[in-house]
Amino acid sequence: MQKNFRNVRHSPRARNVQSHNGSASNHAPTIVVSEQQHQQQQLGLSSSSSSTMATGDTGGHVGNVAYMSSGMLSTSQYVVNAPSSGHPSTSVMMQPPQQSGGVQNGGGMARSSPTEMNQQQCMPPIKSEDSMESSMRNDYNVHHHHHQMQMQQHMQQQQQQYAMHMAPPSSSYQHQQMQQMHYHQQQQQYQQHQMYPPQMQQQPPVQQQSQQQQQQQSVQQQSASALQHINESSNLSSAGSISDREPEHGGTPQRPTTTQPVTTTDKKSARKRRRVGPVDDQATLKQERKITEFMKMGEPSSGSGVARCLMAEFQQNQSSPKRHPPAQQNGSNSFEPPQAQQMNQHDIQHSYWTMASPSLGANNRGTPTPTQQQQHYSSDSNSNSNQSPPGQGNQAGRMVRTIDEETQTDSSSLQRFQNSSQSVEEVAKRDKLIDDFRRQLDEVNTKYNQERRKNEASKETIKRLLIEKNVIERKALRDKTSGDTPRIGCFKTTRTGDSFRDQWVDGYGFAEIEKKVDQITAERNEIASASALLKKRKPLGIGKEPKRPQSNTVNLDLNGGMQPSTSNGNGSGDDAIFRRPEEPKEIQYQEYIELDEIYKLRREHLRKEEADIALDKDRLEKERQYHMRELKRAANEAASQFKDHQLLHKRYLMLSLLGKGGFSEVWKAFDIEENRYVACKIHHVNKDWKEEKKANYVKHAMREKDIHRSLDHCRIVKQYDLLTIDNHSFCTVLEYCPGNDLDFYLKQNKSISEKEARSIIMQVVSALVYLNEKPTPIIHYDLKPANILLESGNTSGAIKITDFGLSKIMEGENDDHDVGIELTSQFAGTYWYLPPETFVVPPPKITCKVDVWSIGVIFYQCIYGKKPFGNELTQQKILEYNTIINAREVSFPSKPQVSSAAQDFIRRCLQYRKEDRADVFELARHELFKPRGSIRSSIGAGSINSPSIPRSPSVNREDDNV
Ligand SMILES: Nc1ncnc2c1ncn2[C@@H]1O[C@H](COP(=O)(O)OP(=O)(O)OP(=O)(O)O)[C@@H](O)[C@H]1O
Repeated sequence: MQKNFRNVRHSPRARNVQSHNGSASNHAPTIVVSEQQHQQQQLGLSSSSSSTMATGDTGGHVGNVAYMSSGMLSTSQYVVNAPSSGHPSTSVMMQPPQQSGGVQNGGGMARSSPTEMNQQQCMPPIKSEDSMESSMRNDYNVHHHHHQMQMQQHMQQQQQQYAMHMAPPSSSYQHQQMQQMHYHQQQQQYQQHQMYPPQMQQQPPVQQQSQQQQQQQSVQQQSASALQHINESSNLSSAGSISDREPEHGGTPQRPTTTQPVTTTDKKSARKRRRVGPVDDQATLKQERKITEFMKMGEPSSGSGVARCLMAEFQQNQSSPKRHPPAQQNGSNSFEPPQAQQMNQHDIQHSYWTMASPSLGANNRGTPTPTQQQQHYSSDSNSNSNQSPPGQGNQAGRMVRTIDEETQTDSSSLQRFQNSSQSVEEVAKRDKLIDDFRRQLDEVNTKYNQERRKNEASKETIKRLLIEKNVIERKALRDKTSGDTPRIGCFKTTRTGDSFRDQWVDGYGFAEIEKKVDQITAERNEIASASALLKKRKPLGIGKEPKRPQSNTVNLDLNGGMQPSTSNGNGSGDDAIFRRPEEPKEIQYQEYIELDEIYKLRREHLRKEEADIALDKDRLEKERQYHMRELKRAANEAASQFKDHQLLHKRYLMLSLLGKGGFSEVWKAFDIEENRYVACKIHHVNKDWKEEKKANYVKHAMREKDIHRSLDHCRIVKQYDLLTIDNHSFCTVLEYCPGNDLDFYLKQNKSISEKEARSIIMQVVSALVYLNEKPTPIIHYDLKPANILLESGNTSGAIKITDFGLSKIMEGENDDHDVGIELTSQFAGTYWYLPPETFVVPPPKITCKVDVWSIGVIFYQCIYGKKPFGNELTQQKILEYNTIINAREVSFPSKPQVSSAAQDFIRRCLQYRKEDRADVFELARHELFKPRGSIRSSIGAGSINSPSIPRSPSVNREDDNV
């Protein structure tokens, strides 16, 4: 039996108690529970034994040890009742080490009847160890025999009911075992498939089976050992625990402390028990905690208390935030994911209180508060720890009722358990889905990062290559410019008064051409003289009678040269002083013919040379245009702050300066996000400007930006973006047009054919129609060749209009577009292209017909190579002379020949009064834009006007004979 005294779990009050063969120190009463008993309790069948009141032989101090099986033996506490001897008897409530599978209805059996309890309470003091022992043995034997009988009966009932598959009021033990097994299976499934790392999930099935088999075996063993244990439990009489204190109030047990520190012995025993198996071990630890709670609830031990504890335990496990693999579960109740914890927290609470309520007294049927539970328990424990709680008069009837209630509770618990199981599965499924999605997301993120890195690398490469290319291009341009400068010319800074001016000096190319021209001129003159002399010496036989050579006649020399005659042939008078030259020799007819042919051929040759020189000169002048522009551009580029390939807003790589306007510079740039060339127009606000001027400039820039951004037409340069660069500059990102503007094109070509000009004007009209068709029409107000960009290099093809810096929106003004809007910024713009009304002070309202006038001027300039009004004047002079205000009529030069449709178009545009002027819609319908065949026929028929458009009487008709 000695080995049976090792594992003792006791209350703190009994933790110093060690029993050795029933003898212990007088002052250290020992509470002994046999290991077999303990194991049986762990197996859930110790209820009968634990119901036994063990009487310990403590060497003079005897404590009655009993399980205060509050209706269920396995959940009861050990109670050491010391008799009221000289030493105060101590009632120590010990937690049984095993929770699982207590024979639930055995609790009722375990409960001492009132008689027995009274007997125990009234047990007289024992004077000697022997007498005390014998007395206790007798008492125990009587008591134990009674319990043994009850337990046997109960076990038989259980087995019968279990065999008959009856609903489990009395088989709740097996039912609980099944629940517990199921619960553990759930745990294992959950842990293996959902929660644990792969190595844990790969737990060999053998291990799982063995665990299940262990549980099944434990159930079988518990059933089998129940009877055996009942017989053996009588041995506990000598192994009873002895309290170290006398009871303070007779036989009333002390209320147990809720938290009981575990001694080293306890830890060791716990460790040993863990070796038995995780299920038992966990159950033990869970039992300790849950039973404490259960006892705190004051729940009289009932048969299903364990079931409740299990369910509560299970639910609490579900609600436990941590999940441990089986190997780590020792001492841990945590199995379920946090979701389950939240989900079941309410259930736990609810079931906790709900389950507690049926076993309360009849007067306490409602859901008790913890205080009520506490009070309930306190009153019980205060009355008599070994007795059933008050109101437990009819133990058997109470048992039956309790079993029924517990059965119902168990059914609902089972239902809840099943629901919880389903919830666990659902949560597991969702967890798996979430894991899948997370994995997919990780893959996508990884790919995205890879692509982004590639993209960044590509951008860097493009940037590097563009810069390299641009550096090469710049160098080539520089080389070309510097190589061309001597031939073409350059700007030289000259001082005129107080100021310095850049003055252009032509290069040697122009001098060579001039020299050639001079040579040709001289030769032409020579030929003309010789030719005239030859005619004088024309032989008589040719055409008419040859005259005798007279004085002052021209002689032909052998080279066909002419020499003036100085003598009249008679040598008299003054002839003596001035010798008369020799009479020109009379040339032969054949000779004359030859010389005449030579002179004609030489003249023809000179004409060709002249034409070539004119071409060379023209070419050189074009080169000079480019060269001058490039010199200016290069100088501006070198002076710009963006010359070093800045990357604006990490996106626009500044490559080369396109040109510089009044207050802006336009850069060719590359958009590395969109992989396209763009034109970045950078607006600078001069720091030295007055605030008013700055504000005005910014206002216009913003207006341009706002208007331009709203436009989307194939004949209008698109605005992509607007950037702020610093406090004094911002940038509009525009569609890039690789060609020159029309102004440069006209400077180079002087004039273009009507056909070419007509194509350009048709596109401009198309853009204007778009601007006028908007709900709030837009006046460009600054239409001029410089703001018409050619899409392709040096030939006019597709064009786009740009620069909406002065544009105006026709909004307000009662939406009457014919009346027009106020002109807010008079005298802004380019005067050659503005209509008369814009110069009137105060200005009248303006309409979209401002742009119509501009179109007429541009068309005229394209065809005739000059502006119709104030061509040779500066803007200042135009204002001074009121040139435009007086531009009432337009006159057409005789050359080049222009179609009457083109002239009529120009006339319709240049009507002095805006009311008489065509609008853009009329222009769009004009005969000029009809197919070429109809124009030719209209020219042939002399019909220059479309039927709908009356011919303006104010036009100058002098050149109408085109
Ligand atoms: N979108 C573009 N694509 C290509 N070149 C452009 C573009 N916009 C302007 N340019 C060129 O940039 C140069 C300067 O343009 P900007 O509009 O500043 O000139 P401007 O009209 O003469 O000046 P201002 O705006 O003061 O009237 C011009 O030579 C023009 O051809």
